[in-house]
Amino acid sequence: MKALKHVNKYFLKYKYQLLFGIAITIIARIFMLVTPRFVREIFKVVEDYKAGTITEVSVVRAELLEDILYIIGAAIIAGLFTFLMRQTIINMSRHIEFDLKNEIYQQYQRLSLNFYKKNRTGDLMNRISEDVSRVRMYAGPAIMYTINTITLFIIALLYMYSEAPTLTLYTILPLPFLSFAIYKLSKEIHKRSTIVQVYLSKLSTFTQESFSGISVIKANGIEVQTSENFEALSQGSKDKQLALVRIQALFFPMMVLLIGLSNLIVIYIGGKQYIDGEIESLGTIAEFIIYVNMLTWPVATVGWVTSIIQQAEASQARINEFLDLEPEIQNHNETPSNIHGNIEFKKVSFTYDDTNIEALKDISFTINHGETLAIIGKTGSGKSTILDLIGRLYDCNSGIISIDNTAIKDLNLYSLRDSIGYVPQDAFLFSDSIKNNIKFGKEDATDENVIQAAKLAQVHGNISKFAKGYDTVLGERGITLSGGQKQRVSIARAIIKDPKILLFDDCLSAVDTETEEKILKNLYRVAAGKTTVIVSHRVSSAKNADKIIVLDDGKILQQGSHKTLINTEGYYKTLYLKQLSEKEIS
Ligand SMILES: Nc1ncnc2c1ncn2[C@@H]1O[C@H](COP(=O)(O)OP(=O)(O)OP(=O)(O)O)[C@@H](O)[C@H]1O
Repeated sequence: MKALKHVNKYFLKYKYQLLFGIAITIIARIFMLVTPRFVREIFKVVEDYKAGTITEVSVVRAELLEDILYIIGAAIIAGLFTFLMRQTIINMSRHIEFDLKNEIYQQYQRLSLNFYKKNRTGDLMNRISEDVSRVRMYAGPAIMYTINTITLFIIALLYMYSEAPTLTLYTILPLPFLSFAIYKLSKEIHKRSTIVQVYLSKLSTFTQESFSGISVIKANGIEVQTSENFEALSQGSKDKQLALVRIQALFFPMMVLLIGLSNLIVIYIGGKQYIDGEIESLGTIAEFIIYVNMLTWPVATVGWVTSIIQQAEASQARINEFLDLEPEIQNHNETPSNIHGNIEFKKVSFTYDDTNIEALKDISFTINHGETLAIIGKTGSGKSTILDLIGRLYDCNSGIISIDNTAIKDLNLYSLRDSIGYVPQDAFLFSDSIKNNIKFGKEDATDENVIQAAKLAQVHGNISKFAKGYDTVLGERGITLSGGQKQRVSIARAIIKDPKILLFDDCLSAVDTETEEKILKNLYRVAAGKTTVIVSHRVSSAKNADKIIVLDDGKILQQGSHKTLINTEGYYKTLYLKQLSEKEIS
């Protein structure tokens, strides 16, 4: 129960609902448990009439009617309060589920990029959905059934003991066995249903992948093989489902068996005691039989509740594992920072801790406010890493990165990120309208701003051709943009933010050189007064920059302007000549 302590703060938050729930549970059980007493009274009246203690039929009738009315009244009140009990406690558990999900989501948002690399998306989703659902089962049904069982048991035992102490002991004898058996069964059911879940998620992953990759499957003519693989997985899933059904089918017969056993004991022992005169009326046996039936289900739930609590404990432990994490990238400055955009790297080195790859080695350069820096280099040379470090997606291991002469670690993290317009290598667009995708970085942008940004990114022409224009929905249910269109929408998203620093990570790779030239021309116009870093494989994207650095294996190989670099023997000149000849050929 150590991990589940985390949920206590929510019980405290909803304490009034919880206390009210407990109170009405007790009231509901008191009313439910008085009904067997009236049944006994009914038996007694009939016995008295037969024995001649009561002679008038009308008296019998009146007594019977009174008892029946009491039974109906008590049942109605018990039903009403049981309804209220569920409403209160299950409602509370839904609120707790909502709060816990939000708490986890907010924590996910706080955590740094490294966290997402170390954990699989499926795992993150499971903890916020499956695990939270299990914890809800503890905060709702488990709590409700526990209160229910405890009150029911105490009140019933008091009623029963005051009536026939020995019979009471015999009656409750099989109940612990019932509880233990249900506990074992629930554990097995849970084990098997977890396996079923694993198979179901395997099946859905397989199906989803084969639909997403349908063009690859068709192009390679492997439909039959894919179907066979699906069938094999499906067969496995069916077998596991059947194993689950087999064990689930045992649940109710076992309950019926144990209830029957308890009833037999009551009838046998009660009957003997009645014959021996230890019990005054047959009504007591009837009363006890009803108690047994009323107690069996709550006692059975003890086993079930134990297994729910165990599962919730394991789930909450998994959730706490993430909740207890501190983001690697911390904001050390609460006051907003005013950023102009003079960037300096001083002997910066950086190693990715998961792969141990030293992506940057002793990098030094400066970019003044309003200047453009182009970074050129082979794939894997560390270009994107430089951009990630400017945006503090990672902190460098050694050296200093400063903006406006302040180490970026000492700047307000949110001001820093707010002053950056970043276009990633793989443009990611949400399943939303094109307009909202562009406005993503600036919620209050007007339609004119959106169109202006799209024009600068050379994508307005494409968007206007869509029937719904800027309201065209992207993603699975909407249209799919080409790679180049996606990149340009992503550029528009960065431009609309009007940031102090613009970072373009090889974001023109999927557009033809003619469009690239137009976009670059616009970018230089937009970038006036802003600090811009352009990462590219093409000399055409870099040639107009104020400074160019050539990276190789995390180190700066060459540095200078286009003019200097094409007149110096080295990587840049070779690349320039190569790309020049390619252009001439095309
Ligand atoms: N998230 C990461 N985790 C671990 N290693 C990484 C990560 N990202 C990049 N690397 C490694 O760091 C090195 C530099 O990568 P980086 O992405 O900065 O290169 P790049 O020059 O931008 O490459 P490309 O031109 O292909 O985009 C590579 O060896 C790469 O494998």
